[in-house]
Amino acid sequence: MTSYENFGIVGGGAWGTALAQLLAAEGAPVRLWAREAEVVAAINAEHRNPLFLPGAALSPSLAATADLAELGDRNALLVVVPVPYLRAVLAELPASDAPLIFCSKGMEAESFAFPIDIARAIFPQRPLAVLSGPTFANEVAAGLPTAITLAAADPALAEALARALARPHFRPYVSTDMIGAEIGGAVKNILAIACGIVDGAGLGLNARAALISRGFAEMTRFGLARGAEAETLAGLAGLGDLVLTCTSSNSRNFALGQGLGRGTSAAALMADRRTVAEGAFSAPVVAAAARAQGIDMPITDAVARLVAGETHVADAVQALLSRPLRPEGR
Ligand SMILES: NC(=O)c1ccc[n+]([C@@H]2O[C@H](COP(=O)([O-])OP(=O)(O)OC[C@H]3O[C@@H](n4cnc5c(N)ncnc54)[C@H](O)[C@@H]3O)[C@@H](O)[C@H]2O)c1
Ligand SMILES: O=P(O)(O)OC[C@H](O)CO
Repeated sequence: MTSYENFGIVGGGAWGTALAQLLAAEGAPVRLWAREAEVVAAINAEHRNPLFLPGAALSPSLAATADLAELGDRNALLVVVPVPYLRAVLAELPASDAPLIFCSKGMEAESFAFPIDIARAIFPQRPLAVLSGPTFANEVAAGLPTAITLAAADPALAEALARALARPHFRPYVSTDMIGAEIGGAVKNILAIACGIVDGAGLGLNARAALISRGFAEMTRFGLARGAEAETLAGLAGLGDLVLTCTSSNSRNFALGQGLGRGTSAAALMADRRTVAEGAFSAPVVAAAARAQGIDMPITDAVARLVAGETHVADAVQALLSRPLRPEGR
């Protein structure tokens, strides 16, 4: 069975850097591609990434490069590029048959594609996997205990990759349900914005619990309609990540929602930011995909409209509360 030791990381944001540090912490050589020259320079010279993961001390065995071609000799690649930019970066990857493990959480505009769909279109033969779960980058970089879903259609690949990525404090659970893992991550980002809005607007903890619960119902409806397994959605990549990001302002999506809830416009909150809140990109995409399939996702729809500046918090809440009463199971 193949063993994967020689990882490359595509993307030098907070999560790419944290995963690189996870693998390099004991001195293993790890190579990371970053788009920003200042990130490459700071990782190589100071063993830090002040732009995206300030405060984390990185291993000297982690080397950064600005040249994607330098990842051509890696025997597995963790791809950690926000979904809106993913297709363009994948098109520049050097030729290789190394597995691609997708760690981004979102859905592409217009194509309605998840990372795995984008990759299949570009690399029909390459082995693919998804890594997703409740994982704040700063905690993983600090070596705090974390569990995550690692999904690949081929169970042998999932197990080999899980063995290669596991550390005493980092525990991957294997699955064959890639679409379930992708949908969990994409939809929880949107629901984290909703919970941030509830917090910022001072609507209380009952409202937050209702949103988590009814949001999970939306995630499940959308997921099951697209072939996800209920077990995955109720696991780390779905409910687990939903609970994490709906209850902490350490989540960029939750923090964006808090700003909206306090009355700041989405445009002002998004202006000049270097970090991503993927839910802001994904909300209109998931809302449109759900509408096209006739799937009811009122919370997702409300977040999409709030992010687009098409409605106000009070009106969105009123609209949600005045929906017809219905059985809980629907
Ligand atoms: N931060 C976390 O704790 C965490 C955890 C799990 C998953 N994720 C997911 O990982 C993905 C990456 O998030 P992050 O937190 O590492 O990012 P980040 O917010 O820390 O950094 C932004 C990233 O976007 C990249 N970027 C910006 N413009 C770009 C462009 N035009 N082309 C290519 N890349 C561009 C930057 O280079 C940088 O890597 C997202 O999908 C996110 O949802 C994040
Ligand atoms: O900061 P957020 O909201 O992008 O969340 C980060 C991770 O997805 C948490 O699992």
